Amino acid sequence: MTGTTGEEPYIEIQGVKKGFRFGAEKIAIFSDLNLNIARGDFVAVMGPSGSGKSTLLNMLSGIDRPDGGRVRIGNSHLEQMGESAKASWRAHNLGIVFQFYNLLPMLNTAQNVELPLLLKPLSRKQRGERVDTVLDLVGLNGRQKQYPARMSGGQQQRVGIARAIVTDPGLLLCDEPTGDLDRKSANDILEMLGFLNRELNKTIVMVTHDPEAAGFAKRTLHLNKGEFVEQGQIFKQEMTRQ
Ligand SMILES: Nc1ncnc2c1ncn2[C@@H]1O[C@H](COP(=O)(O)OP(=O)(O)OP(=O)(O)O)[C@@H](O)[C@H]1O
Repeated sequence: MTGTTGEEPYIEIQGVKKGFRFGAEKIAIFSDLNLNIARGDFVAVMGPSGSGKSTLLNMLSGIDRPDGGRVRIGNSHLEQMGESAKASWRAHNLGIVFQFYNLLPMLNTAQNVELPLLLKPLSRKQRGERVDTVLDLVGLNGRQKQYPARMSGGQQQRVGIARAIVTDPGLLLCDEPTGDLDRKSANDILEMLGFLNRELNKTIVMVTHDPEAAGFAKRTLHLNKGEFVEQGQIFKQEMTRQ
């Protein structure tokens, strides 16, 4: 199993099976997927198109249910939970950062970031304070009233990150968070994810096609043919072949 030793892992994927049906045909993506991730880790997941990276993120967010096996995050067994329990779990534990930011164009920066807080029993003043705190954290203090259309891609992704962390979740899932950005803006965003990991102990799972982006993570996993291989492991395999 690809994983960590010592204390119980924060995320445990065990014996996961997942396939999709195309008419009469069933395509297996994973037949026995196993992975452990420690709390506070920053993991990059790479792999060819169609290898199942988005399917993995969807199972970690509880959007996709495995056909078999276990997906445990903290004390929550996602494969056993109903939809409303998963929605509540997501609202408390998870932030998602998307490739194309997924900001609502008719809302300004502060309103976009405030959205996840509307599910919480907080006063308007408390929500405003939290929004200001996270906007400060991502370097967008003073931009509260600006609309997404008037911001650069890098700034929009900062808003996306602020929205992902405003509920103070333990886990951040990032789906190609720099896929739409130039190198400089991408590196700024990756530095920020590194900061959230190091200083706020956020566990981060980031799907990326970009080896330079993966270089910001503590650990890189390659997903291929339904299995994970650790970056160091690939290096060892190449050395053995030479
Ligand atoms: N909802 C779905 N219904 C049917 N097939 C699906 C569904 N979601 C994913 N698939 C199939 O599962 C496989 C894995 O898809 P997935 O999107 O997870 O790959 P990926 O590694 O994220 O690819 P990419 O790098 O291109 O985004 C693909 O063959 C895809 O067509």
